[in-house]
Amino acid sequence: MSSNPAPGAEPSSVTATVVVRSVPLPVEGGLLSYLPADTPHDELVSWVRRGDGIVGWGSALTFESSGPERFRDAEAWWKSVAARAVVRDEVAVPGSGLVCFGSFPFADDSAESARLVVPSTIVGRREGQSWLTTISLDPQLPRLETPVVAREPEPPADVAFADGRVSPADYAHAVAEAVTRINAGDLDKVVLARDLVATASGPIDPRWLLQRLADRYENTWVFSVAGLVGATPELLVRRDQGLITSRVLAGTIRRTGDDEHDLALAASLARSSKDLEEHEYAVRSVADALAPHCSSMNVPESPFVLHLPNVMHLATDVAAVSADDATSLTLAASLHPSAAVGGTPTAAAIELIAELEHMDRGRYAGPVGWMDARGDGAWGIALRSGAYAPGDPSQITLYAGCGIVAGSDPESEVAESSAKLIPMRDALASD
Ligand SMILES: C=C(O[C@@H]1C=C(C(=O)O)C=C[C@H]1O)C(=O)O
Repeated sequence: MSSNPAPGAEPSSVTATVVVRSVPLPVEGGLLSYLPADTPHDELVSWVRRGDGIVGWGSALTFESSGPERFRDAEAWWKSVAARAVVRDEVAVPGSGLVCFGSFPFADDSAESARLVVPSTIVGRREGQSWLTTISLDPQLPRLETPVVAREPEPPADVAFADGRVSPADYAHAVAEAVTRINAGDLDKVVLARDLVATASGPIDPRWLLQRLADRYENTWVFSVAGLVGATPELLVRRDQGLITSRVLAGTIRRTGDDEHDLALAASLARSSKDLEEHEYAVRSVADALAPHCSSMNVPESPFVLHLPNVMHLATDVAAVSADDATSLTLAASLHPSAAVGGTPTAAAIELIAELEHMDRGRYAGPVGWMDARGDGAWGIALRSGAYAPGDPSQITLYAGCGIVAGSDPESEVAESSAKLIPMRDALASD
């Protein structure tokens, strides 16, 4: 276990007092258009869906933790920051006031750290109400500098794609081996992933990626935290004033671009016993993990089909009433890794991922999102995403994975993983 202030962070940051001020702000245009140009790529944060959400920049405080206790350490740090904060919040909605953004590695033994960031400026919007939050370590209430719409981002130049640590052929082999293990009765489901490296001839502006993802994938949460950027359709958990919700996805079919054919495919997905079985594992893992924290829970009996431009998923929205003071991060930690990104049973799946995947997933497939001082917040699963190479804004590694069950076919899973790479591949394009 380790738990350190981020390199470059004030050593005193664990005990620092932050001064926070939120005021109403008329926001014109999209939240993402306020992200300033020329800010280091890993200092822009975002959690945006259909125009609502929060974006931020600068860093008032940061925190890193790693190992099996990464969630607990992050939570303890955040509670100590929140307990000392001086907050003047004239807006008082979820997302105003003191907020941190976070992103956590998938695996307990990842070489990467969990990252919590408290930006120095946040612009937010929720159901027609918009605001500005300023956060500083200065004991004076921060001066309010009205943010302005920034210069438009330039597209990335000359992007080339290369196999990552797991090539499509390696991936097909790993899937075949996983099916053998499942048929031998070792486990029911395992999610295997592969990677693809995108390199441009100059820095890739995350604002370009975020804007394109938001324009095209309205059914997703468009995120950016410490150099991890993506548009996830899967909400691990949201806690919002006592209400807990989760959107579980598992079971996927590629879209063809022909609407009529896609509708027929959607109907076949909703009847596919392989996909329904895979989905059921994922829903059960979420419902079981949330149950101890909830007084009542609604789990629909059958999934709906979520339409995205590249794929369609079987989806279930779980809703529950919170019965204790577990924060959204505690809930996210208890749900991670759900069967949507790990497998069933969890321990056997995690072991098989380590054996067959041969890569550190980093923060791909880990929780990503935000939390306020009361513990309300939203955490997605970092899918349909890419991670900037440390210290190199011209390179991003993209990831995609698929749930493997007894009926899985290696070539179809390679194709499905390619379809899941499309949002980030397209976001990196210049046209
Ligand atoms: C693992 C990913 O997606 C997950 C796997 C799915 C599946 O196998 O059907 C569907 C949605 C996600 O829960 C990914 O996009 O990388």
